Amino acid sequence: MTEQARTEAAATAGAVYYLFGATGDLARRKLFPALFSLYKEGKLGDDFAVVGLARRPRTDEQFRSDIYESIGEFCRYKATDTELWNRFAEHFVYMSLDINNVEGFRDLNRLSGHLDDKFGIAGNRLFYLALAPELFGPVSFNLRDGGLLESKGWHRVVIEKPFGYDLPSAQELNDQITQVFREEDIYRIDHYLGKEMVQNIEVIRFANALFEPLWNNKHIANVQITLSETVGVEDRGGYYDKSGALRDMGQNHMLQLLTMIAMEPPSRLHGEDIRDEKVKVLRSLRQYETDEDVRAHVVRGQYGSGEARGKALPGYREEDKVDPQSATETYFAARVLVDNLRWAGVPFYIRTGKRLPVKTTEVVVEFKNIPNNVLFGQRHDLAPNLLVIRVNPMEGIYLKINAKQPGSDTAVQPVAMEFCQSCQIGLNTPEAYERLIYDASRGDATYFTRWDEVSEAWRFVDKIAAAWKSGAGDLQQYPAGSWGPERSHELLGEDGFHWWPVNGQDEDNVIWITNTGK
Ligand SMILES: NC(=O)C1=CN([C@@H]2O[C@H](COP(=O)(O)OP(=O)(O)OC[C@H]3O[C@@H](n4cnc5c(N)ncnc54)[C@H](OP(=O)(O)O)[C@@H]3O)[C@@H](O)[C@H]2O)C=CC1
Ligand SMILES: O=C1O[C@H](COP(=O)(O)O)[C@@H](O)[C@H](O)[C@H]1O
Repeated sequence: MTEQARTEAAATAGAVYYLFGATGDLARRKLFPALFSLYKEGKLGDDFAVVGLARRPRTDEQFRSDIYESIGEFCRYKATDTELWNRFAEHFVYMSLDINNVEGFRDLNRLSGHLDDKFGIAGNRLFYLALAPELFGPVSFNLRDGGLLESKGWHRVVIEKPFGYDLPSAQELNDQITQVFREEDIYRIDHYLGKEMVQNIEVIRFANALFEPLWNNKHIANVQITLSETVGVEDRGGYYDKSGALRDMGQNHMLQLLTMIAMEPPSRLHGEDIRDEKVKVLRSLRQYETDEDVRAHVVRGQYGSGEARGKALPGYREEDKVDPQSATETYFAARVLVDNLRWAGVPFYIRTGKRLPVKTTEVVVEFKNIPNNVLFGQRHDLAPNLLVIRVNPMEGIYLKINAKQPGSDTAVQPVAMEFCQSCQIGLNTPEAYERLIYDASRGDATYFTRWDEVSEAWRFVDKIAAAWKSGAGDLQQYPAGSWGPERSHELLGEDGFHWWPVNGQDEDNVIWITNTGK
């Protein structure tokens, strides 16, 4: 273990981690691999235990074997070092438990005491709820009634999304959870906030004299946020058909990204100060109150059959567990307006969809052209400057500027200066879940969403959902493998803009100065 890791492990006071939903998909694909990576990097120390909890029977050995397989399939590190794996695995035990049965929680409490003694844990408890939302309330009550909150030490709960279906259901959920846990002990996950480049937005904005003074409506023409996915609904049709893109991605990841771009500088880089600034952005969002507003500013679509990379793809209504008449949107785009002094007049265009041509998360900040440019006038080869933040799958930023075309007297040449972070350090950056579990274990809630943020986001989204329900805004079909409904292009066209190509594609005339070797 390195000296730095040792110091970090000390800050992470050891705890018992209770993994509710331990036989589920999220645990297998994200949580076990995250715990292994943290352990391998020395960030968990050795004073911890993990109890896997679900109804299905499993022996400790079977549970550890599930974890081993999950690491083999999904972890950025492999468990090839047998000695390391054995040391890691001995921290894991499994207990079959039905969340609705308080007796099981009393047994769990007794087991916890043994684990404290065995691993030298001082009564700290981290409850991770990888469960369907309707179980969040019952599990909280039974944790309390089963005595699990009586140990000395801290008690934190990490809650998966979705946090409700709309504001009233989220409020009800929150009322239940806060009967048991204090707000400062509730860690609501939005895994986009754990992504390396999302956390980098603060640094790019506030640590660069080049950007900080320009970050306002005097210099920025518009901001574009794209979260595109190539996958369809896969095996989550049952959940997704009730949710749709607006609730699944819009209420949380997209609005959170927007707040990171739009917030005022916090007075300190402390969690509460940052969250205070983020919630002010959400409060400043122009609310789309009427059907006309929604029609004018929001687009919804659903994929029909299509083709990608030579493969025929089914339409959404043909997917497993999806209603063949479904009116659920798999795509949405919106013009979002932030009504404050900094952003008045600057549209934020956001779009997300399933079965789009590429998987990417990208933020494009388009700067205004220099007004009344006496030297260059209104030349069509003067492209606006762009700052592009690439969140995933590649991580990095690039800045597009204009320069003289080499060898020409008059021609102007766009040049993209790129820092590809993932090329520099390899694709082995920590996964979002690693960071977030680590932060929760250290008591740092900066990159988790506070209740006021969640409720404000629902307030904005609910109005759009209500208008759609009453029939406002056509549900436009788009072929799988395309960039979504035509109307999403018109949305920007109405303001004199267009979506910039993602991943720097289709820009043959640009000179790239990059560490990718492009
Ligand atoms: N999977 C993903 O990629 C993502 C998931 N999420 C969220 O994470 C949560 C979990 O998702 P996911 O893992 O996919 O869901 P799964 O359906 O795969 O797993 C659900 C888990 O809950 C357990 N469970 C269900 N009922 C009970 C009960 N009464 N008592 C005890 N355990 C119970 C199941 O175990 P058993 O049947 O053995 O009891 C299983 O382990 C959800 O809120 C989801 O929205 C969020 C983002 C991404
Ligand atoms: O929360 C969710 O996010 C995933 C996309 O996450 P990413 O990290 O792979 O970009 C999305 O597929 C899923 O529908 C949604 O629930």
